[in-house]
Formats: sequence, C-alpha cells, structure tokens
Amino acid sequence: MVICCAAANCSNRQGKGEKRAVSFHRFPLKDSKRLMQWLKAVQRDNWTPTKYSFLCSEHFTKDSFSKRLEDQHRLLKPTAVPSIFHLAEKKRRAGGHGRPRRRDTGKASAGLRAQASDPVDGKAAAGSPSSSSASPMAKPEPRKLKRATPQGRTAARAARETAGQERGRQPLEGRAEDGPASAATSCSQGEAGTGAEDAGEEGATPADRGLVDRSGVSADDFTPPGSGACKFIGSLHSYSFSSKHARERPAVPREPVERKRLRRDAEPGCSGSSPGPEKGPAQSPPRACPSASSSLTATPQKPAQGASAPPTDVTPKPAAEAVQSEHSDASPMSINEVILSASGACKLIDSLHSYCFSSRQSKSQVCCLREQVEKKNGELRTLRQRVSRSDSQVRELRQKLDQLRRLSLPHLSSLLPPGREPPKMSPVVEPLSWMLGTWLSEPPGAGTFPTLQPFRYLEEAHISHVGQPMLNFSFNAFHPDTHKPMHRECGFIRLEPDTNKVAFVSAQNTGIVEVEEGEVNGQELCIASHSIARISFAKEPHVEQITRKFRLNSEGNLEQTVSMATTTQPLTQHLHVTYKKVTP
Ligand code: HEM
Repeated sequence: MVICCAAANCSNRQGKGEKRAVSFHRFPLKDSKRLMQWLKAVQRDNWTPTKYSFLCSEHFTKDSFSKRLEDQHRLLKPTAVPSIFHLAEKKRRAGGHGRPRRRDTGKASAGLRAQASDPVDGKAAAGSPSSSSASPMAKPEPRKLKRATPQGRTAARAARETAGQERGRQPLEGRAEDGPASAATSCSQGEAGTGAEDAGEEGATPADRGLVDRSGVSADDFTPPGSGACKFIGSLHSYSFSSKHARERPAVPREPVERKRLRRDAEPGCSGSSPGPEKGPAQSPPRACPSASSSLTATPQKPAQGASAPPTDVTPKPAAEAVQSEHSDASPMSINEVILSASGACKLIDSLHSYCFSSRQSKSQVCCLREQVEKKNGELRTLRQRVSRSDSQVRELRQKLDQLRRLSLPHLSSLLPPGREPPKMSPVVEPLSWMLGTWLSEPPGAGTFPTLQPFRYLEEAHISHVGQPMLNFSFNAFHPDTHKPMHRECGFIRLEPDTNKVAFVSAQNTGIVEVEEGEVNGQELCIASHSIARISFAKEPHVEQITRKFRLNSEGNLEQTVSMATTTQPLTQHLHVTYKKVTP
C-alpha cells in the first residue's frame, strides 16, 4: 500500500525520494473534536477519511511535532491540527474532489515543507534520525522478528514493548501517526501500491472501498439532501465504517481477515524482487523490495536484531503490517477491540441518525397532522355554524308553534308542559283521526244565505285530542281583510264505542248551543242537529236546523259544509270552506 497524503494539491506519497523527510500521519478518527478540526483544515468536499487516510507532515507547523525522548523520533503532538495547505490551487481546479498529482515536487511548498519537516537527504532516508525517528513503527516489525533469531525476537519484543508503552500514552490515531516508517513499509508491499495510489485519491485503498461497499456504509447513506446534521453524523459514521463492516459480518473474525489481506497485498509486491529461497526471515528479508529500500522512511535494522542479519536485512515494516501490529501485537488494544469500540461508536451514531430521521419524520407527520387538524377544525366550525342556524330555526318554529297553540288552546297549552310528547290517541276516536290537525282556510271560506250578501271569511279549525275518547275542536273565523274575529265555536266530537255513530257538541259565540249527531263513514262525517238551544236574548232570526258535512278530499284537504234553516228560511247552505292542514 502506498501511503499518499490526502490533502488537496499534495502529491506526497511514500516512495518518493525527495520526500524522505516527509512523515505521514493518520487522521484522529477516534477524537471527533480534533477530527473536525482536521477536516475543516483539509477542506475536501464529500470526502471522509478512513483509517488508511494520511496527511503528510508538510501540512503541520513545526511545533506540531515532538521528539520522543528515548530515540528522538518525531511524533505528532496529540493536539496537533494541520494548517498548511494549498487550497487556492484546488479551487482553481474543476471537479474539486480529487487531489491533483503534483508533477513538480514543488518549489512553492518547499518553504512550508521546511517548516513541517527536517530536510532530508539520501543518507537520512537510509537511517537518519529525522526520517526514522518519526515513528516507532520504523523499528523492525515485531511479527517479523518472531521469525527471526531469538536474539532478534527478544530485541523486537523489547522494541515493541517500548513502542507499546509509548502508544499506550497516545490516542489510537496517534499511534497511526507514527508515520514515516509505516509509510515506507507500506510502500514495500509492492503492487498493492497501485491500489494504494488510487486509494490515495479518495483517502482509502480499493480494499478499503471494498469494505465500504460490502458494508453498504457510506456518507450518502446517512446524508439526506439538505441535512447538515445528517452530513455531520454521516461523516462520523464513515470514520468507523470498518467497524460497521465487522458488525455486519460478525461471523468473520476481523483480525485474521485483515492479516490475510495484508499478507496478500504485501507478498506479490516483493515477489518481483524475490529474496530467493526461504531461509528464514532473518536471512532473507521478505519485503525489502527496491522501492522499499529506497524509501525515505526505510529504517535500518538495529543491531539488536542480530549480528547475523545481513545489511539488506534492514526490513522496513510494511505499512499495512504496521497497522496490523499496532492493533494486534504492539497495541494494548487489539484490532478487534478497536472494531468493537468503533462498533459501539457506530451504534451511537446510528442512534443519532435514528433520532435525526425519526425526529424529521415526526416533524413531517406533525405538520401533516396539523394541517389535517386545521382542515377538520374548519369543517367543524362550518358544521357548528350550520347546527347553530338549524337550532335557531328550530327555536323559531317552536315559538311559532307555541303561539299557534296559545291561539287555539290557550289554557291547554299553558297547562301542558312544553315539549311533552303528544298523548296516545284513544282507539275510540280512531275512525275520526283523519280530522285531527290544525287547519287553515285555503281559499277563504264562502258565506251564503238567502237573506245575506255572500261573504268571505278566514277560519282556523283546530281538531285535537288529549288521550281521551273524544276529539276537541275549535273553529275561529276572522274577517278576511281586517282579521277581526267573527264567528267562533268550540266543542267535542264523540264516537259511540264500536260504532260509527258520532255526537257533535258545539257552543257558539252567537249564544247557540247545539248537538248534532250522525255517522262517520270513511273520511266523511255527516251530522245533523239533534238539539239546539240559545240564550234568551239571541238575535233573530233563530236557527232551527243545522246540518254539517266534513270530509277529507282527494287532495288531503279538509272540507266543511254548513247548512241551516231559520225561522224565515228553509234549510239552505250557509257556509263552505276548505282547509289545508298546517300542523299535524
Ligand atoms: C253553524 C254555525 C252558524 C250558524 C248556526 C249561523 C247562523 C246564522 C244566522 C241564523 C244568521 C242570520 C240570518 C239572517 O239574518 O237571515 C247568520 C248570519 C250571519 N252569519 Fe252565521 N251562522 C253560523 C256560522 C257563521 C260563520 C262561521 C260565519 C262566518 C263569519 C257566519 C257569518 C254570518 C254573517 C256574516 C251573517 C250576517 C250578519 C249577521 O247577522 O251577523 N256565520 N248566521
């Protein structure tokens, strides 16, 4: 894997001779606050770093580094934030995301580089403290040393322990920042470098991308359009994508896979310059390909590795293996532990996403529900207005009805409780039920008699019952023009039970009291005066005979025809009126 600088407009990568003094430092993926500072400084759009993303030392001020006491190796301070970039060049480029390859190693940045790293010449690349001291990873890789001589193993273990202790004081990415040596050894992995260069464009190797693809995790997955919060959460998520991958493939042990992949990546790269027959790691440097040996971060093997080791046994540690050793051998935290830790972070980030999405979804639902509620409230207001109008109409009708009742049956209306259910009609008067109701003359009644000028009149006929076996009636005539009350009479209509014989009893305002009897047949009642009495001072001519006929015509209107005989006139029709029912 070739380690490339992820900064825009920076072409620094491992293996470039002139960059030997350049160290490479991982992004502080586990320190979100500092990571955001890094990302803000890098200013790469739509890009998220992975654990294989590096920034070279050129982007840090000189005071960003410290020297390790024991060997003066350069370490990036835990609080360091990159600040030196050539962003203007990036902005001039269309497309923007990719990192342009710098053909010229850069006079423009030379000064800055001078601030960020010590000048290095070829000797330094071979073993100057400035190149090798940038990282404890410059030491022989511990796992390699296990295959070496016992002395070498012992020395390696000591070195590893020292490094481990140092790393234990550093955050995880701080260990990754151990830079130069790991970068150099990464370059020694040969053909993997091709992929690594590609990955350098995006800050991840193809294998890394594969992890992303397999896990299905990308920033876009968690970044709804226009959601700044989700972009931020998504960027957090992508930092721990590998752990998410591990989480989605829990059956596959992460660490072995990692090792397997790294070995596969590493071995072919060095096969081209095969060290020859396997005579043991100590005799045949397994990954000392030419490019690696010329790497600016190549670190000579320390004498502690064993005197028997030839000079070519200076084995730069492959970056990938360095990473592996960081997580599995030298680090107090295995890669699985890191993954599990990151997985926990992923869960936390997932919960943030879930909250973010559910919150927005809930807000959207609340908006929809609010609109529906407002719409329903509008409909409810309309209905209430209609009900209110209907109530008002009902009140008006009840007032009219009460008024009519007072006019017709003032005493009864005042005595009967308002709104009381009508009494059940006696079956005795059932044959006369067609007469029930309040009727108004329509057209006006016609009055005739041989001694009189024809006249018109208005009349209300109110025929009712109160549950008794009789009907109550009242006829009230009014002048058609002046509405002045005229003739009035009231009384009862009775039926002889189980017969159609009807008795009609009436008292008139003219001083006449009379009884008429007759029969009801269907919807016609014919009666004739049975007895007539009058007051002593009744006006003459006195009526001596009265006949009436009530019928319900084919149009549902009630008709009444009255004939009379007086002391001067034979039985002659006096009245005829047709009523239309106005209430039941
Ligand atoms: C069954 C009921 C009624 C009887 C028995 C009755 C009887 C009489 C009699 C005996 C007369 C006098 C006739 C004459 O002078 O030769 C009369 C006149 C008259 N009746 Fe009737 N009548 C009755 C109903 C009505 C009704 C309902 C009206 C309607 C307004 C009415 C209006 C008149 C008028 C306007 C006169 C002429 C002026 C008058 O004498 O006051 N009558 N009626």
